[in-house]
Amino acid sequence: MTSCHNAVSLHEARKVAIFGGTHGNEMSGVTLVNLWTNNGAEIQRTGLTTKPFITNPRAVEKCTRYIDTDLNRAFTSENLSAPRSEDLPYEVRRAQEINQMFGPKGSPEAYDVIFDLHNTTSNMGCTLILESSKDHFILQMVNYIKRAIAPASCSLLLYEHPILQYATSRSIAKHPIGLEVGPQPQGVLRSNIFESMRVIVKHGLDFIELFNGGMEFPPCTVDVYRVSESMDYPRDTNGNIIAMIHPDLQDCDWEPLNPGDPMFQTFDGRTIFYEGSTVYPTFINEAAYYEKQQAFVMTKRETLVANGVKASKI
Ligand SMILES: CC(=O)N[C@@H](CC(=O)O)C(=O)O
Ligand SMILES: [Zn+2]
Repeated sequence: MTSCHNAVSLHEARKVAIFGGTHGNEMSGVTLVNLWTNNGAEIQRTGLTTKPFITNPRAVEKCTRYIDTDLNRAFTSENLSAPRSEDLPYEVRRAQEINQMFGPKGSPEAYDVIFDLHNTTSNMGCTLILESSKDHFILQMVNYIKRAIAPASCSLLLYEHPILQYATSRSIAKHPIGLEVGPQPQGVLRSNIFESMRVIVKHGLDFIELFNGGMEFPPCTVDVYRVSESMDYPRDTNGNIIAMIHPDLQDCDWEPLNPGDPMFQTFDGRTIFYEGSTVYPTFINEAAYYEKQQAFVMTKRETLVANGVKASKI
């Protein structure tokens, strides 16, 4: 990486993958990847190869999130370096295979960009998930996408946290990016959600094409929601859930939750109020997170500065 005028020179992004079915019951990504596998014209761009790929075919076949363990938590260095064995959980073996094909994670041979397509049951709208506040290529890409889809909007979720961050499928790429679009029930396709996801991927690919073609992207700022904490459901002493998301909070992803605001409603009708400083909850009442003891994720707003970028020709 060398600095020149206003823009940092970065390597061209020639190897691109689009992952669907990392969770087998999130139907927009599964359907788009299958569509693009049959006919890739829509995702072809000059100067790059884009590979659509179903990451968890057994989970897709069963229309379930996973078979043995969550694939989107499986790309840890421990798992990826474990001796190959039939005794390992299916998703750990699959993570090793995917790492061979699109990584190895952290190596120069790794894919440049991986778009990982997800759906949520939460009312998050279009969300782009970033893994690093220092990935200026991705910051520029999300800035480009936001401008391209206006007046439609899309939120930026920065999942950069020492404890809460997890080892995603896309994390094997040099520049990982998650797309999370909702609300859509598990196992269901909704045309509006499908179309928004499709449009975002297309703009993401356009950005890479322009970047590789030599366009310089000037410095900019991007407003993100940074993950700060996870909130569990209220439970009894046996660990059973005793309350639901309060109706005033349900579907209010990205809206401020202030001290004293209603947060949960117990089965006997009591309201539990939020205490603490203002946060912006998201993934509110996500179906897949009951098993993770997570009622919603708390975020804080932050403005990031993105360096100008351009492709280096060497
Ligand atoms: C609902 C869902 O699956 N969300 C994704 C978010 C991500 O891709 O980071 C996950 O928990 O893996
Ligand atoms: Zn998912």
